[in-house]
Amino acid sequence: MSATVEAPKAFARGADAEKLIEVVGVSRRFAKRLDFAGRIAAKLGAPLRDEVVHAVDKVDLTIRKGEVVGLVGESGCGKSTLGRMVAGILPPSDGTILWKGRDRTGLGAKDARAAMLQAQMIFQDPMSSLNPRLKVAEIIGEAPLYHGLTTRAGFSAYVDEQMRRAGLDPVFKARYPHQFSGGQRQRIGIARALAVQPEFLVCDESVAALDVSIQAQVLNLFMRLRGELNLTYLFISHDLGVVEHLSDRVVIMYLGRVVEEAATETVFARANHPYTQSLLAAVPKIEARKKSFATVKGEIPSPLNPPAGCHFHPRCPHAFDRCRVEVPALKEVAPGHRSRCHLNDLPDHGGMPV
Ligand SMILES: Nc1ncnc2c1ncn2[C@@H]1O[C@H](COP(=O)(O)OP(=O)(O)OP(=O)(O)O)[C@@H](O)[C@H]1O
Repeated sequence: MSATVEAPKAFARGADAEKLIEVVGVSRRFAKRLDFAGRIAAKLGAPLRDEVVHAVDKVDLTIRKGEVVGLVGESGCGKSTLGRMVAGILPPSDGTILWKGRDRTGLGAKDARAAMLQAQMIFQDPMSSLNPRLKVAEIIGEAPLYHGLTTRAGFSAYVDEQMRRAGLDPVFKARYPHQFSGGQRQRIGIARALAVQPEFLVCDESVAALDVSIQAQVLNLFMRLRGELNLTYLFISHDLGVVEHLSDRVVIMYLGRVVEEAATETVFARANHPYTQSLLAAVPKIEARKKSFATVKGEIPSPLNPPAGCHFHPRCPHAFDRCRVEVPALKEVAPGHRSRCHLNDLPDHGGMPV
């Protein structure tokens, strides 16, 4: 990322901070999406094969209050699916997601609504998530009005405050989304999310569609809001430069599983997992770390039929027999640094394959 992105505020409380989200053994499976030919065949009465996409597979993850966690991995590895489950908009197939120690599925209606508002998601394409028929004031103000966070009398001032906070001039609140630029539309999405007073934002490739200079402005906004509102973020991105700059901790996913997790500086200086090493080795300079995943050798296997054992073994330069049959556990290789690799069990390995 360019130098125009300000240094983020450090995550001061670290491991002592309150656990906001605990993801425990969470999996999500989908029935396979039918392609065009498949849909025609189904319409003509062809029997459907029972194919299952293993989008997220037994993930454990804790996010603490005030933290920025970067979630990284190649396309299709399950980042968005995990993000949607953590935000509470997609139920897991198995496992539990605790919000401040409580399972959201077991909450009464009032508590469930509060928990739903406290976690908001900001998507890549603001145009597709903003209703084109509503004015910006309605887009931003409807949910807080409905949930009693503002009143009819206070509506206009409440909307103005959200717009200002997101860097928008309230003078434009009677306009429609198509009358704004891409960056401004993303700010409308941010204002809408903030208007329900969340504690936690899941940003799913939230700056990927913007020009680089606009990206920097929106990233700076996220970091300013973090300080002002004590927000916690799960930041999903293909851009390793952005992730390195913004995150306190980085989680790497491969084919539905978390393969490595550590403080950001540890991941970038001492990556343990061969997959993380491949992601980083291909792009040694931070400026060059943009959209670089295509450089990891080999094809990503299909999540319809993931390889046995370690999912990464067909592409791993260090794979040995055990990797082909046994799923490695996600183990602590240093304090706060977890990795899912059989190499760590080898004597004298030291966690860094050569
Ligand atoms: N609603 C759905 N129905 C069927 N399959 C799905 C659905 N949502 C996601 N998938 C599949 O689950 C897998 C994980 O998808 P997901 O979007 O979570 O990955 P991702 O890492 O976010 O990818 P990208 O970076 O391309 O957005 C993919 O194979 C995807 O096709």
